[in-house]
Amino acid sequence: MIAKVIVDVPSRQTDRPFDYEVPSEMQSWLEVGSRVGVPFGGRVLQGFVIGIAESASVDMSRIKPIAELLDAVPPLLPDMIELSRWMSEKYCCSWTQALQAMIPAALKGKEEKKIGLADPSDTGMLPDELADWIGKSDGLVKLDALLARFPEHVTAVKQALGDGTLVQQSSIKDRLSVKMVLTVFLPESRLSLEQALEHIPARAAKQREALAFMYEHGESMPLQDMVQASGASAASIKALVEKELLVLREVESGRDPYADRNFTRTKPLQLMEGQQAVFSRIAEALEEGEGRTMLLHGVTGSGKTEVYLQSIQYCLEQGRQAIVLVPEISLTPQMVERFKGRFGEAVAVLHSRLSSGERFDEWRKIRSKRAEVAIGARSAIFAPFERIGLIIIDEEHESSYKQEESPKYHARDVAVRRAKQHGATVILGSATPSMESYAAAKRPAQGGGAPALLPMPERVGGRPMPEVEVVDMREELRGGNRSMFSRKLHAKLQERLERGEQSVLLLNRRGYSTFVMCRTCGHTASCPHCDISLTYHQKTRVLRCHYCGHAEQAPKECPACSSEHIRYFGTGTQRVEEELAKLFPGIRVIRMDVDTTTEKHSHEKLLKRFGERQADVLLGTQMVAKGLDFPYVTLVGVIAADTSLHLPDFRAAEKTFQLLTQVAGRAGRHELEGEVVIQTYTPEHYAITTAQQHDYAAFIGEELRHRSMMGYPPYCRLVLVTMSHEQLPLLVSVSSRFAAELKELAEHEGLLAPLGSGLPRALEVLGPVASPIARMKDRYRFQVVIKYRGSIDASALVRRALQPFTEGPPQKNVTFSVDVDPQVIL
Ligand SMILES: Nc1ncnc2c1ncn2[C@@H]1O[C@H](COP(=O)(O)OP(=O)(O)OP(=O)(O)O)[C@@H](O)[C@H]1O
Ligand SMILES: [Zn+2]
Ligand SMILES: [Zn+2]
Repeated sequence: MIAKVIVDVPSRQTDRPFDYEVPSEMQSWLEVGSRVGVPFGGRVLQGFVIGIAESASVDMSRIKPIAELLDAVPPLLPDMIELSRWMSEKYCCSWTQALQAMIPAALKGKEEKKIGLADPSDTGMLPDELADWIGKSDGLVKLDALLARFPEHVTAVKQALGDGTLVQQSSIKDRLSVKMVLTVFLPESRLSLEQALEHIPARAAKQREALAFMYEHGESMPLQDMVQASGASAASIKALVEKELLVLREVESGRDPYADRNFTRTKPLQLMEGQQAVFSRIAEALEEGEGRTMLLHGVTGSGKTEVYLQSIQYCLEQGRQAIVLVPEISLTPQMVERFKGRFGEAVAVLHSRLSSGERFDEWRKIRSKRAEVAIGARSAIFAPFERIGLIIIDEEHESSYKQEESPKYHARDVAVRRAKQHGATVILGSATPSMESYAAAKRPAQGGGAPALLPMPERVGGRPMPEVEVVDMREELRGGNRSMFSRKLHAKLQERLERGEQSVLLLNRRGYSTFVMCRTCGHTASCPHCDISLTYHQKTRVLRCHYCGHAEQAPKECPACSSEHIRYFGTGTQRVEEELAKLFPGIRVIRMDVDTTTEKHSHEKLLKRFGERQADVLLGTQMVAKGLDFPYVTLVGVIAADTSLHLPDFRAAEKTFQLLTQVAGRAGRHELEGEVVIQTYTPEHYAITTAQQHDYAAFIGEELRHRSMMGYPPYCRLVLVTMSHEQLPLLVSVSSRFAAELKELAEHEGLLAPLGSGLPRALEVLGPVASPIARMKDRYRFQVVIKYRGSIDASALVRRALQPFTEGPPQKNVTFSVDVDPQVIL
């Protein structure tokens, strides 16, 4: 039996399966999806079995056996192997990278060298105590551990390694192992308690008690718990185990991060009319099981979550499993509570604020079929379920669904693909759908492939959308108000304080500067290794580079002109907090931004405090805009709506509209009515006027016009290839050759044509030009952008164009990075 193995080497030349022999003792265990350790270039590396064959494709005599099988249950399923193949092609990444993205970090094994006796019966000249110790450690020990324990035997060890008595072996060690707990069981074929007691002498009262306790408390219990609860001694339990009246075994323990929390169970709510209509269509799709994608466009507060919950219920009743993706940031306790409250233990939660051990345990709950619903951020799309019926992507417009490092996948596209494999239904939900999803949903269905549009235009219970006022900050300035609060926002905040209601204040941080500038000469502090300004961290008074981590003390005088008029622009939220304290003495503010949410669970704690009304104002960045549902919030204020409008990003207007709509949606979700104040310097911009009117359709119409004029998605698709190298001349020549190669290939296939040419298929190659961030970590950066329309496999084209640069003689280490459907082209 031969296994085809993708070995964990990140180089393009080795990105193909290699054949290995499967030793007979592994044959009944090894499956497609198994993780193995294999000899490769003199080392043992981790690999994944992607296929099994009867015979090899190369000369049998050159084939080596698999060194070890790393898990009893394969971490991946065959459909995921296929999915990883698709990912590597679509996103132009290596197959290994795609596979690695699918398993929890805890399973990313590292090579570990150990030594042991070549022949256990021959200890050669080794001192006995040393040989004994090796024997006790399962025959294999780490060299440094051995030397630490027997420093006096260094020479003997060296000699034994030299004459072959001791040999070195490699194996793969997981970053983290399963936690094992000694557990007491009742034996499988068991006597009745009376019969069992007959085997215990009357004077052994402790043993009798312990046994009776176990019979009373069921099948099994961790040893430690049992000792504590029954008062039995370890000795009496041991005696019972020796009599085979009890069994002691190590079992995996789950570190349930939610173990100490009680979730109140909830029942399905009576659906509102709008919810019911949408739910029926989802149920229909679930019945069909044809892998359809649907776009649920429901305004903020329309009750999307309840529709998700009941759809999941329906899916579980069909005997299938469900995956729910939410943006990391909105994976709050509130959100988790809603799912745990409905489905209890069947829910596994995967997010990055869990320790990697906790994540691993949640993942194993899924793999071992103890969980049927997985809720998590982006990577939860790889939850190892066998029969997926439903995939829900909440806030589908969020850019965090795109992974920014390789593999640069978009969870939405992976979801659609995975759903096809399983015949599962995909629901994309949002109050502000992305342009891509909306355009796709409106397109006439082609073979059922395009998503259907499910609208929920009204709030639950017919509650009104909050009234939105736009304040022109230029007018404020003209009126002599230099504060960052307009008179209107000031007055409304005051009102809330008097009435004991709560407010949410958003500072749009995108485009908000945290840098250092000299007011005399205009010098700004920038990174010596990257073409980018350094960011100022007020707490530590340090200037730091986001890209390479370079850090320096903030200067007291200008390094360029020695002036002392240096100005620090701290994080915007700190300044707003200070101003609030000045304007409203005694105001209780909770600030939520990158600085206050670094610690584990800090995000949740802050929200909990706000929910308990321990503060008047929740002030923060993007983090406060999403998913929150607090009944006493009656005012939402946006400090400066347009900081994000003028970024060199073709999605700037879309992102601004989404943010304003989302944050406005936090107000007046319950009995109390809500109001919103948006402060801006460009009140006439359509992203702001349409957000004010809660008019998604109007925004989309205007934005689509702009995109079509400028030739941006959804009118075309993009691939961004960034190249980098220390030497500029070399980079210029390699990037030009790459662009030429691309054009030639496209020309050859008759695809090269201007997008505006009206042809059904057209592709343009733009560049090479210097990237907007022209240097990073001392490497120059150039980019090529491919724009195309129509059914073109642009990824395949890029892969082919890359070949001469990655397979021939190495191009002096020019690094290529491919981003398919990039979120930004910076
Ligand atoms: N059928 C129903 N009957 C009564 N209350 C409901 C019903 N459906 C939802 N709700 C309540 O309405 C409120 C808003 O619902 P939900 O949070 O699901 O909205 P949403 O569409 O997800 O909004 P957002 O996009 O702003 O997060 C919640 O407090 C929820 O409990
Ligand atoms: Zn200066
Ligand atoms: Zn830098």
